[in-house]
Amino acid sequence: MKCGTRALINSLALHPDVVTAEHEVGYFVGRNYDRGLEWYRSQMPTSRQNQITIEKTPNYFIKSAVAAPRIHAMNASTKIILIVRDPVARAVSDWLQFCRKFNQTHIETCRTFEGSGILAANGHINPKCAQIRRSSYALEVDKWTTLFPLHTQFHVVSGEKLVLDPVSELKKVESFLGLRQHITERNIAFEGKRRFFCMVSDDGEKRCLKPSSKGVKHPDLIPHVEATLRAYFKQLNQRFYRQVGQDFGWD
Ligand SMILES: Nc1ncnc2c1ncn2[C@@H]1O[C@H](COP(=O)(O)OS(=O)(=O)O)[C@@H](OP(=O)(O)O)[C@H]1O
Repeated sequence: MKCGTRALINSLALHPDVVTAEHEVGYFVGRNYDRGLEWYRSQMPTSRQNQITIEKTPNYFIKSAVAAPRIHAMNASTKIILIVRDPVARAVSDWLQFCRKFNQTHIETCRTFEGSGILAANGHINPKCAQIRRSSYALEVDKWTTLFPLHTQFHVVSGEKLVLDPVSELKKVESFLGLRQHITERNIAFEGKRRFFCMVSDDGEKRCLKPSSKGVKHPDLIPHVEATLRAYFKQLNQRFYRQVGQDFGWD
């Protein structure tokens, strides 16, 4: 969640051999699971035989203990893509979304994480807080890779690289999915001052993500809050790099 999932799935949808579900289906972790596989199938777009169907539900990752075995039981050859980002930036993004949702737009409240539950009264990080748990990638990833082997069925995308060099990151995903290479620079447009790319379909239609919710400017964190967060995630990050065999350089 908040690592670029929408940009990633919308970019992959530019590939002619990919179809994507419009919304976050949430089937494997929600009440709809009881409605069975036919319900899940009914949420998917129509696809041709040579097309891959992709859905994104960020919640699956944080609910791995339930989601991973259920997905595996549905189809053990499913391919899983995880997109990650500096956990501190991710937590801030997550908290800003929460602030927006509940109209707590007062920037100082967001900046200090006041009311977020991220910092306990003693100034320490609260590991149970949703924004922290969702950034603790190391605690979840093994639940996936034991069922979906790394490299062949589990691929990790760098959210930072997707923003800076989308085509290279997308080409890696194409290879992982066994797709012919199709997405090129012509499918990506960097817009004016915005740091984020827009997607351009093969017939030239441009689509950018809504700047009010994707790619919003983050407030500068209060230095001691940022230092506390960085210190907290350091070990988890190192462990995650070892688990997936990739150093994301967040520390
Ligand atoms: N092309 C493009 N346009 C806009 N935004 C982009 C893009 N690529 C990546 N990002 C980053 O995506 C972040 C939002 O992540 P998600 O789409 O995963 O959010 S969500 O979980 O679906 O709510 C969003 O986070 P914030 O910067 O915190 O708003 C962006 O950093």
